[in-house]
Amino acid sequence: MDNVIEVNGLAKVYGNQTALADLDFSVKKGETFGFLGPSGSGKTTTIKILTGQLTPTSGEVKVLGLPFSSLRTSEYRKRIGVITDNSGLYQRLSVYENLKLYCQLYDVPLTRIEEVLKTVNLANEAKKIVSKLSKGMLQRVTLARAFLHEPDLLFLDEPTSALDPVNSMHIHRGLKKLNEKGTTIFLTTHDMSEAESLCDRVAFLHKGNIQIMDEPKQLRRKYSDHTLRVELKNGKEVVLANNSEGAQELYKYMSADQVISVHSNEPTLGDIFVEITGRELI
Ligand SMILES: Nc1ncnc2c1ncn2[C@@H]1O[C@H](COP(=O)(O)OP(=O)(O)OP(=O)(O)O)[C@@H](O)[C@H]1O
Repeated sequence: MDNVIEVNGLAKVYGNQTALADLDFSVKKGETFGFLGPSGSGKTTTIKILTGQLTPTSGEVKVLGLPFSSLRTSEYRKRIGVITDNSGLYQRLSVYENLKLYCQLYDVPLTRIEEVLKTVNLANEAKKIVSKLSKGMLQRVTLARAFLHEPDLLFLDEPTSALDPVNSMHIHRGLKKLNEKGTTIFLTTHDMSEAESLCDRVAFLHKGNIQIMDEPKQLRRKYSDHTLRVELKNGKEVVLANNSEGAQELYKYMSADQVISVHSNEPTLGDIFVEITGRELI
């Protein structure tokens, strides 16, 4: 499969502060790739480099087959979508007027506006002036704008950080739909459940380096302690080895009709991150 993003030996130093030390990774076409790390680990710096907003100190990047020197062209900008804190919306215009301007810029039919507003749960807010929107609504308009032109590659920096669970769900559904239609997604987050539900692969960034990179399912298996948690009817919980000995014990509990539920004791992505880096994801 083609790589949409290729990064080799990428470093970024601000003065005497090393934000990125030596990054190597690639993102495949059609993937949703999660770039995870605590505050200050270099997530935004990476997105800014990959979108041509910031020049790397050293290393090579190639995005959609283009070298860094071509990432400031309008040809590249038209093929990507970028969502960061900085909304770039016209404050005095309505939601609809903002999206209309964007449609005209990107040659998108106006009929698409209604469709994307539904996706982000803003169908009834089209006439609202942007300066009057709440932070969460603003975030959803920014997302709607990025959905409009169905870019080849979408960069999202903490896409649901200001959203309540219902609106996060709308955004997740929208992102999944967009991804099914062929958009590759590069997502930064420190919300591990978001990463688990959306990402095909995740990379853990810590101190400017990638510590580990894999599919969430593989990571959970790899870091599992291979035990099962069994909830019993007497209110107790027992932990059994996930092997033939554990199976015999489980059989005893089940034969005595003692078992309420059995769960595999897999760690969450957050647990794994803490284990690898010794640091909480905040
Ligand atoms: N313009 C800048 N000048 C100096 N240092 C900077 C600059 N921008 C970022 N840094 C530093 O680089 C490091 C990485 O910052 P970056 O914003 O990429 O992290 P992040 O993972 O996106 O954090 P957050 O989750 O808080 O947004 C931090 O130590 C930060 O202080």
